[in-house]
Amino acid sequence: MTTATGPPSTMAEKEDELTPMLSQYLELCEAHDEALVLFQVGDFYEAFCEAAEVVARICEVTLTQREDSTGTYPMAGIPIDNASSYLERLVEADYRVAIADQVEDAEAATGLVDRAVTRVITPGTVVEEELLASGTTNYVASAVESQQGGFGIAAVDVSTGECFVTSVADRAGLAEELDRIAPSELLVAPETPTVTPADAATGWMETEVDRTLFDHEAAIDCLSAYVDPDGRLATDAERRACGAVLAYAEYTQGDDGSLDYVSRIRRYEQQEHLRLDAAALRSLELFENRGLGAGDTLFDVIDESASALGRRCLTRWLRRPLVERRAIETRLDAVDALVEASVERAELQDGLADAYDLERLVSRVSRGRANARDLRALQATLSVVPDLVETLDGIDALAPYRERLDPLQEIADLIESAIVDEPPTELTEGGVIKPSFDADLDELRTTEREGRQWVAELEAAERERTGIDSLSVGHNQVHGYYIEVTNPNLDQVPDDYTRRQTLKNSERFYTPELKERENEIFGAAERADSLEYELFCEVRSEVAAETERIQALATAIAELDAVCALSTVAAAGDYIRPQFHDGSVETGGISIEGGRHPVVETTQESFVPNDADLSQGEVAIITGPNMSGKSTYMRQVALTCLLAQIGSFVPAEAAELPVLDRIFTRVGASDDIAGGESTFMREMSELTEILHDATEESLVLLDEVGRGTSTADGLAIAQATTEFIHDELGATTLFATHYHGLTALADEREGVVNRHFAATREGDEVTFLHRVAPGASSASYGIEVARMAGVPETVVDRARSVVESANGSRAESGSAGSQPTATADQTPTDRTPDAHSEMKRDGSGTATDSANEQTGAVDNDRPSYPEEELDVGAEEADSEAEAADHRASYPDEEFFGGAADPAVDDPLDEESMVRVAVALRAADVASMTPLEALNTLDELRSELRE
Ligand SMILES: Nc1ncnc2c1ncn2[C@@H]1O[C@H](COP(=O)(O)OP(=O)(O)OP(=O)(O)O)[C@@H](O)[C@H]1O
Repeated sequence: MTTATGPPSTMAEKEDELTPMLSQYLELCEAHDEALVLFQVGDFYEAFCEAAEVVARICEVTLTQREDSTGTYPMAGIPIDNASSYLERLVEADYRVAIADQVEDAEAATGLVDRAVTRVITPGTVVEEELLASGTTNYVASAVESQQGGFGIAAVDVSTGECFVTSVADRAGLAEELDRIAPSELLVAPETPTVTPADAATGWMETEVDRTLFDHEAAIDCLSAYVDPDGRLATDAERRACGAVLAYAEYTQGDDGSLDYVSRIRRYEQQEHLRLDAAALRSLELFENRGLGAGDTLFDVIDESASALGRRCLTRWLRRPLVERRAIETRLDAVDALVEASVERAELQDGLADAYDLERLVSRVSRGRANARDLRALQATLSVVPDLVETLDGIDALAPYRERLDPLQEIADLIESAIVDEPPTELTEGGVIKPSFDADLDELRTTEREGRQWVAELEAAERERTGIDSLSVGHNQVHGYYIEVTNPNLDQVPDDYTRRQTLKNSERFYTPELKERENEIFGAAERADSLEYELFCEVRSEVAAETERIQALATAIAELDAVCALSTVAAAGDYIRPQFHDGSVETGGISIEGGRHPVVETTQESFVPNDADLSQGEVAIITGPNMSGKSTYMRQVALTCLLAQIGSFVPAEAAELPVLDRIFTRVGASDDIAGGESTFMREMSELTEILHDATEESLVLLDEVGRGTSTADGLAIAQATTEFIHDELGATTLFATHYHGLTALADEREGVVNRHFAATREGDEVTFLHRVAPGASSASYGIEVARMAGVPETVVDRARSVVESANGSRAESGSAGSQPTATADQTPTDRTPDAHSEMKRDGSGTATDSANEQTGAVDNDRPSYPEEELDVGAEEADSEAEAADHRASYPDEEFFGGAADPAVDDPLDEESMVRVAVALRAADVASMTPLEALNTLDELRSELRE
């Protein structure tokens, strides 16, 4: 198979015949066989053969040919000046790109120019500013299974030098942690675990690496350049994972040595933060909102940061809320103080807006990749620090931030004195270092300047000396300085003129003095340029020596910006400071007055605030019509807790909260965007995690759990889950459901309460009040919602008549809903087993089937029925013929409604009837949703009509 990576087979076959350049290309491809090699030829990066085809296709550049004595090879190139946009496309298409640069001056080279791979660009190790979104994190991660069980995980952000490790107990923990880290790239070798990202769309690219990267010895070797490998990293698996990511990061940077700016490796335990699994990250829409009406996320709402540093810090805080009460209160104190000090906050944000991304800047400085503009950006950032310090003076709660704002004065002064205000991007062509920074440089520049001055005055002097008025002095790249005399005046040329160049109408000369001056000028300029480069590198190294201090300052600025952002959100959004309980389980309920959903309230014209009052360990069963606000309410409770634990104010009138250890969410199948495996399977496996791991300090949100399977099974699972959470786990839980049968648990168990969302109906119009109230609801308004969603009127009408006939049957049977109801509507919860027998008493076997399909689909009380009554299929017609008989003996309109339909007069076609009967018998009614049941019904009816 031919691939775009590795040595191209057509070249490999004639290895010995290739031209020197192509054989160099082939060698580099062999050495970097996992990457697509881009090979510098002058101003272009070229790819050949299969790689050329890929580059042409993905970068949309022309595929050309290179011809030489050994053959013709496809070739495609991208301009170096403008490479980043093309590189971005290649990396996005999951290619690792090895950049083979010319590493010697092409003009100075004798023969073939030397080339070497200077970096490998991969999604998780990109450092090029143009390829990275501002203020984001970008990790490459790896995981290693430990011999004692469990896994060690490590990740590094090569663009900032952030590096951390942790350990998890099992595969679920591994998946959770990786989802939370959200790396762009995961390193895998045959022995390392592979994990499927919870969300393929935002998941990571897997990169297969050599297993030796994970060897114990190799890892220790690599790590010892960074830390004492026996010290901070607790387990061998952590060491191996960390060694692997760092070695990989070094390799991609083309550096031989370590990445000096990875100055610390942070180690944490999962429980040091409020744990959010992938399902919670996703369904609480913290960073991604790709559901229906996708739009804002919680991050969008709180991201009022002024700088990229602040933005990245907020991202980290939101991914890892705190669990230590004191730390939370310290942040809240800072936010609180800045909410009050609005003038100072505005001043701070003005200053912070001038801060560049110090984390990325310092990593470039340390790698020796920073240019003069980067140093100026660093200086500009340092120059705002004194102002920030001054503004913070007097705000006591901000003292810890102020103390960490190290102005790094000597670094700021150094850059200010050394680098010109607006330097060029090129470092080797002069114009970078300020005058009077270095005496030698000044002398060289003086010589150069005086020389040029002498030349500038030469023209006038020579005109006077020779009497040739048209004499001129000029310069060109090839011949240097010259004195030009037009042909008619050649006889006046003095003897000391030496001919340099003959043109059509003139001759060019030089004099010994001019030659001498020229050498002086160019010698001085050349030496000055290279001295400038040397001086620049010295300055850069001096700055690099302070990497850790700059990183510490970056963290302080980032956190200051983040608390400013949270205060701005609090002040603008009318948030309040949450209070925390003392932490004991007994007092640890959730009490929110007038709470709002931080995201939905920004998109809704008028948002109805709601209270939440849950004792610790209480389970609230939330019922209510579709679209009434159940999910929004549950999420707003979770988001309020989560915001509080990042140290933010919360959207409410008052909030007294516990410090949660974990938030679990499980959203029923069809609310979920997950692809791939069966959604019900996924629902159940996530449920398993909750049931294993939730504690008394956890908050659990269950949204229509169980609805991915048949009603009977679904309700049974929902009920058993609720009982288990309540009886065994004691986790505070909100459970939104359409299984009205579940509401009966409130009567059986203390600590299970019913809440509902009501709606009012006038004719066909349903108005949602979006207000939570005690007790259970009984109305689903499913049909009204179906109509609002555009389900065809025929289906809606038929659905309504089916419900009505079911309700009529119930009324006849004398049964009534036993649950407290919030609205007057007849509802599926009111159905009793009698409804089923009533239907049968209607006299039609087939009609019974039909009605029961409806009952089965919407009836939420079924598990409490005697077994035989649930098993409606048992009484279905036994054979196709029998089914046909049953069907034939009933008037069409009674069965399907629509008496005015002309089709009803047509005789029924026997074959269709048999097909319908067979289809009916095969239909898995119990697992259908109401809508699917209606659609099936509609299809069967069409079958008979055709
Ligand atoms: N408190 C509120 N104030 C104003 N509008 C709200 C409120 N709560 C929800 N809404 C609006 O109602 C819509 C439906 O809410 P939500 O999805 O929470 O309903 P639901 O009861 O969970 O529905 P379903 O049972 O169909 O999943 C939301 O998209 C939002 O626009």
